[in-house]
Amino acid sequence: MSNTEEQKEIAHLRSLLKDKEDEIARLKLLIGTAGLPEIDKEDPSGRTPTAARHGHLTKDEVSRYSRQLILPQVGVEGQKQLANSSVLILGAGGLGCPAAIYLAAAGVGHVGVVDYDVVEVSNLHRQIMHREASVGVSKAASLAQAVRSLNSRVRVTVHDVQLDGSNAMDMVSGYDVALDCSDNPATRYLINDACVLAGRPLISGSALRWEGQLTVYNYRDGPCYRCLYPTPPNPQFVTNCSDGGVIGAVPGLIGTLQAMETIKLLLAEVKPDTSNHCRIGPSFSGRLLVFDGESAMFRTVSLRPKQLDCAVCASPQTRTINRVQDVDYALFCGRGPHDKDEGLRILKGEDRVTASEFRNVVQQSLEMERRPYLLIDVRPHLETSICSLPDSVNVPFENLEERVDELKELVNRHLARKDAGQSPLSVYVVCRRGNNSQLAVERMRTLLPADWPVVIKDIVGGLQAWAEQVDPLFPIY
Ligand SMILES: Nc1ncnc2c1ncn2[C@@H]1O[C@H](COP(=O)(O)OP(=O)(O)OP(=O)(O)O)[C@@H](O)[C@H]1O
Ligand SMILES: [Zn+2]
Repeated sequence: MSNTEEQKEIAHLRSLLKDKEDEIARLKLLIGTAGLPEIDKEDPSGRTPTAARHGHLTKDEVSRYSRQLILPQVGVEGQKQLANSSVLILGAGGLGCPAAIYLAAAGVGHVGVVDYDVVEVSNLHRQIMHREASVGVSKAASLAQAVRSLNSRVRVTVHDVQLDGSNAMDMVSGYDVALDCSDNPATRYLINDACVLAGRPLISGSALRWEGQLTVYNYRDGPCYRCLYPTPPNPQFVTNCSDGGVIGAVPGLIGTLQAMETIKLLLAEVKPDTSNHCRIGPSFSGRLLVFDGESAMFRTVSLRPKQLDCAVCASPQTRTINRVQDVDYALFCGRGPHDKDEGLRILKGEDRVTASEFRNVVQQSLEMERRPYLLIDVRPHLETSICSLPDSVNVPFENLEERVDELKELVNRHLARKDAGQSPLSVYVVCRRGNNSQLAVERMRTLLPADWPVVIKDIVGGLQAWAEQVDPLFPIY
């Protein structure tokens, strides 16, 4: 190495050393006048005698959290606050996965995960802490495992149960703050009421299709979920990811923001340090963040304030809900306490065939080499390109009225066919899970002339039942 090169190298090393000294000086300032605790190499816990006496952070903690520790809004007090905090995550799905993992990574001391369900293959595109090997395993246990493997310092409690009126108060009271990462109105009302009655803030997220929402309920004087929605939505208009679809990154983003709001909320509890003006707190109490991934637009909407006549957060003298155990949340919302309810039951038994019965119909027609029936698939056109039964004709449920002439023509053609068999003509209606097919049967009965020799039935459980009962190779989506 030439002399000039050597001098350049020395100058570079000096500047690196200076950077390190500056960083140490900054950390010392943050940690306080006591400075960085000396590390006692004999102490296997890594906690120094000084740290043990003064409750400072261990060497490992300083290293692990260093990148957030040097933020003025966090510092040692903030980090200790996170370590002393507990967070309940309701739902280990698309929102719960990123929320839990960022909170654990940030050093929240205790994370509770509630979910009654097991991991399914269709969860993996967005519920990113579950693995292929976890299919069939409890979602709460699978997420807990991911949290532990990221940060073994975090205490994780698995609640492999359905949150309901009998356990909600105990569960919520056991934590400082709750995150609603669930997906159905009954659970949203339940966790809201439990949080209000237990005096806990609730960080609420939702995601569907390309859109996500985030808000904070019951924080200080802010409104609760019931203040905004005193009556539940009509169950007919409630859609979940399974029916409506979702882009995985949307819950990824909203769940991450839920973690961020939680961290800010927890840091807000750190005693004000007069020398440090970096106060922090949640941004979305009384405000709603709406994200539209399709247009990449973020909007913030101001929400109505806390309502004096709210059924749950009004004063104890005026509120009508005093115990969650007394409320039938499923009944209140007009459907079951989770989104995996049994389907609609509109048609009578004689107006329906099971998937296995329909298989026999198909079988007979193959043996007879003629098809004495008509099969109408009422799913949206896009879904029929994923999978469909042979010989089905697609007339989407939404278009039945406007395509009535086409429908009549179709039925007429079948009635006129030589191979149509004995009158009346059997028309079978199929959809994805057997809900819209029932509605479609009712609608078609009014659309087709009453004197036509036609018997219209639907297939119970739709194509999902076909896949389960008849053809295991038929895709389920
Ligand atoms: N009352 C409840 N108690 C416990 N877990 C709940 C409750 N309500 C909803 N959940 C859970 O919340 C999670 C919501 O996540 P998400 O909507 O991403 O998943 P999913 O319901 O499995 O999705 P999909 O609709 O695609 O089947 C689910 O894992 C669900 O089991
Ligand atoms: Zn309220």
